[in-house]
Amino acid sequence: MNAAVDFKNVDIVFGAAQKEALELIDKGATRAEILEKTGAVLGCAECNLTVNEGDISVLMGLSGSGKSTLLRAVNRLNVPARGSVMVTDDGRQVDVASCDNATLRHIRQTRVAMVFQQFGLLPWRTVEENVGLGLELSGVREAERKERVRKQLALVGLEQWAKKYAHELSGGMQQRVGLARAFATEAPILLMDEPFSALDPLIRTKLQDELLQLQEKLKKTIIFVSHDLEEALKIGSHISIMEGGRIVQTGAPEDIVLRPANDYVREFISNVNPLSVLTAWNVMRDRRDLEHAGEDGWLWLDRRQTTRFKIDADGLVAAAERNGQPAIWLSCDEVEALPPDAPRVFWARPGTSLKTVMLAMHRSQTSPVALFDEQSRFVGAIGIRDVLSAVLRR
Ligand SMILES: Nc1ncnc2c1ncn2[C@@H]1O[C@H](COP(=O)(O)OP(=O)(O)OP(=O)(O)O)[C@@H](O)[C@H]1O
Repeated sequence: MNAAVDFKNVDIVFGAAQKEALELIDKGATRAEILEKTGAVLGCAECNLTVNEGDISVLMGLSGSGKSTLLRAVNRLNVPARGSVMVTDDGRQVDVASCDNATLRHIRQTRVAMVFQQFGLLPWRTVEENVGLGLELSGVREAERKERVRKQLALVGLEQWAKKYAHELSGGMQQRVGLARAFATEAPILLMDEPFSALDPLIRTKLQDELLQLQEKLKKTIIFVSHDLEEALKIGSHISIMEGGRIVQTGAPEDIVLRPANDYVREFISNVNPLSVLTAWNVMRDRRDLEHAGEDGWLWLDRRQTTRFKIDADGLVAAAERNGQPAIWLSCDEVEALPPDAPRVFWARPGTSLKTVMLAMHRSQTSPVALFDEQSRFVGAIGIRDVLSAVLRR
């Protein structure tokens, strides 16, 4: 995987006493201590984060935790006091923190586009003129500009609104214009600073869905700031949790939910429904950890020893038993398919949602659920206790 943006030991300090503040950062001082001793405000400290191409990397944390400060270092709207922010530009790495102005201009015009919370549309320009603004500033000719603007407006479903002014559009539509404007630059890296937080919840959910759909097609690298963990878990391929200017944990959504690094993160996830992120893979017991049930490749799927599978040499299931009776095994997706009295054991794929697994357990009198890989080989099992541990986080 190639890194699109690589933050290396980034410190950002607001105020004159940079040197003193950096010395205090090295001693592990908090923002409050640095402010008290130097009068400088710690924006962010010791931030390390690699954002791979095609990732949606979410910076998450309470207000003032330093999310926007770090984000804005990618196009040097904030200048790091120390450290580097490497941005990949046609295969070569540029340190935005220290590059010359011509290189910075090139990066801003062709590599990195930004979408703001308050849309940032110019009221005296029409929708199409707003979308074309970045192109105009970088000297793209009118004919090409028009074509690119038309294409991007179509992508966000706003072709009919090209000649309207911002105030004639709803908040959600204005933010779509903001997205189209960023897309129109064709920059591969998008910085999004709480782009949906000014919108009401329904529109917000809709735009999150639209962004994910667009991302399927466009495969940008997105760094997204949010203070909403539900939003972060939904759209992030990785999430970095920030506290007091420092990144305290980076991980995939399920890592954050299953293995919070400290109490601050635990507090954040305490109100999150784990069913919205966890999959069968996250909660299963590996087949190597299952107990043998006699000879001939039989394995118990559950600790209570109600259900066992006979696994053949290729890793495929050859026979199944439930409570001593021969059973059939079928996919969780077919949970409605048979009358409830047939003895059966359900199986799931690694990416099957935990909710689907639970439904299958419920339908089969809490029988364990097996996990099969794409070649239908048996890889592990999920018992009721695994589900409870994950949901209760114990
Ligand atoms: N231009 C600036 N000058 C001085 N201090 C600043 C500046 N920008 C940010 N700060 C300070 O840096 C700290 C981090 O702010 P930042 O905006 O990055 O937080 P945030 O996590 O994005 O918060 P929010 O969700 O409220 O936007 C805050 O204490 C803020 O007051």
